[in-house]
Amino acid sequence: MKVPVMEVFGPTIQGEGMVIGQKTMFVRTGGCDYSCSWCDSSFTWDGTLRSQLMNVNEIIRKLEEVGGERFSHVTISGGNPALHKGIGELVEACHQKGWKVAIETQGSIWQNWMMLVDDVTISPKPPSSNMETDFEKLDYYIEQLTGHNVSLKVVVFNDQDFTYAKMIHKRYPSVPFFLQIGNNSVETDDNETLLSNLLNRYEWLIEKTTESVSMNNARVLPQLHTLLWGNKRGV
Ligand SMILES: C[S@@+](CC[C@H](N)C(=O)[O-])C[C@H]1O[C@@H](n2cnc3c(N)ncnc32)[C@H](O)[C@@H]1O
Ligand SMILES: Nc1nc2[nH]cc(C(=O)O)c2c(=O)[nH]1
Ligand code: SF4
Ligand SMILES: [Mg+2]
Repeated sequence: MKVPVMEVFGPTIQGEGMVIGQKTMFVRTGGCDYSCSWCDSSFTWDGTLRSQLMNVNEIIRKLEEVGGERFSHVTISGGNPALHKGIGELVEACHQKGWKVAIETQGSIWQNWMMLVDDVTISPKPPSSNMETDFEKLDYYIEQLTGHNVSLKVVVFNDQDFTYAKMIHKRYPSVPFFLQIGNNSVETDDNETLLSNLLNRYEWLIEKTTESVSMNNARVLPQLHTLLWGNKRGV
């Protein structure tokens, strides 16, 4: 089964969430059922770039061509990789190679292959994205993945987003919970200004978290790759 692939890159480090710092390859799929106002990967769904339809063998070959033998972990992101049935075969093929697999999704579309994934990051979207969370779908996701290595990661831009994040954490108290600072300048190539803005926002989010009793068990992270390399693609 073919999958639309936008880019294959790495090895780099996972810059976000539950396995931050992990050396990994990335496979970025095309297409998303959302259109978040601040999406840092909007080229996956806004029609500006084309994806390439690839079968699993072609994706595995591409991973080996780009990453050589310098990796044992693959992160599948997008767009929403959960749009694609064929990812199941890809996860199995990675496992046959001895590689671990992580997935990044917003939790809006369920696929049974999700159960095979080693690290599942679900990132429901706060009000600033202009997207609406379907809690029936999200409840189902969390229920299915109970006992698996799953985490929740909410991107926060403002106070309203923080309130949303509290609500998510409260609804699923047993799921490891990450707060991530939002990057509101996804177009800029002025890395110095971006870095100082992001660090200020990180400090703001840390303060919000330390002041909040309901966030006693949360972890607060920046996008490490954005601090290091700004809005550069393929890192
Ligand atoms: C590009 S998305 C792709 C996977 C999936 N569609 C999702 O949203 O979870 C990967 C991660 O980047 C986060 N992200 C997207 N734009 C961002 C921004 N401007 N600032 C911070 N995080 C962002 C998303 O919330 C998600 O956790
Ligand atoms: N280094 C690095 N870490 C990431 N974590 C999540 C990413 C994504 O775009 O899904 C991403 C990415 O694009 N690069
Ligand atoms: S769900 Fe993810 S890929 Fe889709 S628009 Fe939102 S941040 Fe971008
Ligand atoms: Mg990204």
